[in-house]
Amino acid sequence: MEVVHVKSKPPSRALKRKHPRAHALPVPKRAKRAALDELPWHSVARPSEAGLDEYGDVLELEEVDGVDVVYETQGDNKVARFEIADGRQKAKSPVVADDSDVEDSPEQLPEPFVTTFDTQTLLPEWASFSLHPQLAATLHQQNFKSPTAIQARALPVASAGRDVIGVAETGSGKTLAYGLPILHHLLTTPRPAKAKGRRPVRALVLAPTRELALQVCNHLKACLADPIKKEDEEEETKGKKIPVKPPAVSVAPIVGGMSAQKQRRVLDRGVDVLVATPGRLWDILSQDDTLATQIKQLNFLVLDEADRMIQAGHFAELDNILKLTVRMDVPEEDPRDQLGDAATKSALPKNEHMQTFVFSATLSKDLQRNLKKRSKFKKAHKTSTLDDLLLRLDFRDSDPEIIDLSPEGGVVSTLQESKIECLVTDKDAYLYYFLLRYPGRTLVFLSAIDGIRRLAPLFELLQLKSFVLHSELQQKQRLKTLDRFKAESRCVLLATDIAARGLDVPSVDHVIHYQLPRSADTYVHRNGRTARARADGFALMLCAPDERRTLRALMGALGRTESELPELNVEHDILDKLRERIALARKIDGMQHRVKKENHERKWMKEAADALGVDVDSDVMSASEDEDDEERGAQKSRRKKRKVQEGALKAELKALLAQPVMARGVSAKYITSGSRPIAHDMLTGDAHDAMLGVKKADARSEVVHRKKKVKPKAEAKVEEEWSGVEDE
Ligand SMILES: Nc1ncnc2c1ncn2[C@@H]1O[C@H](COP(=O)(O)OP(=O)(O)OP(=O)(O)O)[C@@H](O)[C@H]1O
Repeated sequence: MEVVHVKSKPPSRALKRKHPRAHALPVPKRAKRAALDELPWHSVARPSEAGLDEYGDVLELEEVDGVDVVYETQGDNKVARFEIADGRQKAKSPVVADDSDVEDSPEQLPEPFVTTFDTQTLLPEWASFSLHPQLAATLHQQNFKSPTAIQARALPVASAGRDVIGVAETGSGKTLAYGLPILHHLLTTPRPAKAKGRRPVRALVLAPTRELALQVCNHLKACLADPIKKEDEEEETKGKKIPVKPPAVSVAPIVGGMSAQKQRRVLDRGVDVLVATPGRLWDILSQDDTLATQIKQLNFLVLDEADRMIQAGHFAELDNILKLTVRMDVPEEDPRDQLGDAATKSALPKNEHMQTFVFSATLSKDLQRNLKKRSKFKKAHKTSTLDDLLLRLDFRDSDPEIIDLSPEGGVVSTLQESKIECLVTDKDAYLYYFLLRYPGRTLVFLSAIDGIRRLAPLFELLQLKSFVLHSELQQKQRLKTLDRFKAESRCVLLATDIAARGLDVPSVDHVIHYQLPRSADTYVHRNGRTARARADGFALMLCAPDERRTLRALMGALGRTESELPELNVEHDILDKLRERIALARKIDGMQHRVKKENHERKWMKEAADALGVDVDSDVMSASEDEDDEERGAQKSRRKKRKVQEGALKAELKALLAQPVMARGVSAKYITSGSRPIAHDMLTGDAHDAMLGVKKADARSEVVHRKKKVKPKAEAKVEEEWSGVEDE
């Protein structure tokens, strides 16, 4: 793991709190330097996974009010230098152009990295779209030989200035379907004049989750990068190494969980394309009237995964942001009133030229039709459903183009779906079986964080490489987890539905629904993490008897029947052997959990007692100094016994894990005989590493289409209660 060294302060509440006079007092220069030197500086190492922004700044570095951060490269390290801000002068990154207050003349664009490119010869299938050479060159560099279907349909319409509602399967390249026309326009049109010394934001992309926003941001940045130079390459200027020049169009994320001050500083430098989650954007907008004014003058507004945005609990923020983009009068509840600046309410020229793009893999046909009916706008003003929200969009186009390429039944053609019907208590065993049988990069969706917390230690004991992703993790941890998952070709990610939308992890081999999703849309989006960009993928549902009704409803909502879902073939004798391992792992986990809980309770009790200055009863406070020797001795020996037991169980599990599981009829001694001779497979390399007697296989080829049973009429009534896999 590459490590970036930065100078930083230890976290301190006192330092982070804004001093009311931080900017007001003139501080002599020498005193400033002395004050800085006296701060308790120390070096910290941070993983580079979360990335540096386009100026080479560390994205999430916590900042202190009144202290500016200036970045320098020293050898292989990036070092952050801190300077006390004097209130008059803004901190400037060494590579950022001067932000002088030129108000009236349109700004010249910085030169793009690529100004000529032979698209006709090198990318003939993109030639008809006449993209800016910078974009064509980076498409070529990324080996995107031809546009995907949604790109081919959306590009000409969007480039002609029309509004677009795009619906296409997961992983079909929707980001570039709206991204390329926006970037092309920005690369070919002069920037409008600066307002209040700041470059105007020209495009706003709203996304429901932080990870998706960051991903979209990176995807767009990749199209603006220098296709020849490596990302981290630096140039030598006046003996000082500085990062390469910034791209012609700047793209920046505004998302929660990262330093808001840093994001405000990026906005101050000027951003062309903002990719934001509604919550953080609205936080910033509420204090930044210049930005609010800019949002009203946007060239492009994009809602990516619009249908998810209201589910994410940001309805109010999204609604307020959208209100800033409408031309129509919104007499009641004008969000600008909350911004409290008369300037923002002043009569700006109505923005007639904004293009609106709405993209998702799941927008119902009804909704698409309704989106066109602008007359409903006012009626829908007070309710809060997705339909109403989208109907509040002020399409400048009287007839937005609807491009619906969503597949029949919500299934991507390269995806193989399947199910296993099993008891709830057996799900762990089936999951473990699948992970061993079909190694690869697997994403397991669970409906609650508790389930993830239960499975993760179990998998650790079973020596499965696994990571977890859920909303209670810090943002840095979430990004780190995703990077690790991307880096490992054989691993498991246990995740809640925060990972269901938009995440583009290349080559996810399998998606497993440990619990069934709550809606058909979530099913489609979860599945969409595999089978992306025309690659093959596999999805498996673990369906318990009490989930059958949900399954039926789910399939019904997709216009399909449950019987269309094939079952995954399972070697039951191997499964039985794996149950043994699971039982052992659960036992060890239970013991470890009990010890941890006891220790935690004891510690808590001691701390609480110390804080109150009281003594705790010896039978409550085991192992305390107050206990008599006899009791303490008994406690000690009980703990020792438990440790020995745990050690023995661990050794037993370790021995089991060291052996491959053997299918029935396999003899490890006589590998050329028995009902399953394995010698041939071993010689050809087809033998499974962890399961003796079965061949390596792709899960896609192991599904079984069962014929629908025709039940006699009299039995049909009792069909409702299904009693598990044993009865099948
Ligand atoms: N023309 C292309 N040729 C090949 N790959 C492409 C092309 N366009 C985009 N991709 C790649 O396809 C993958 C999926 O793209 P993207 O994330 O935009 O899909 P999406 O339709 O937005 O998916 P979702 O609905 O899940 O959000 C990305 O890795 C992207 O780099």
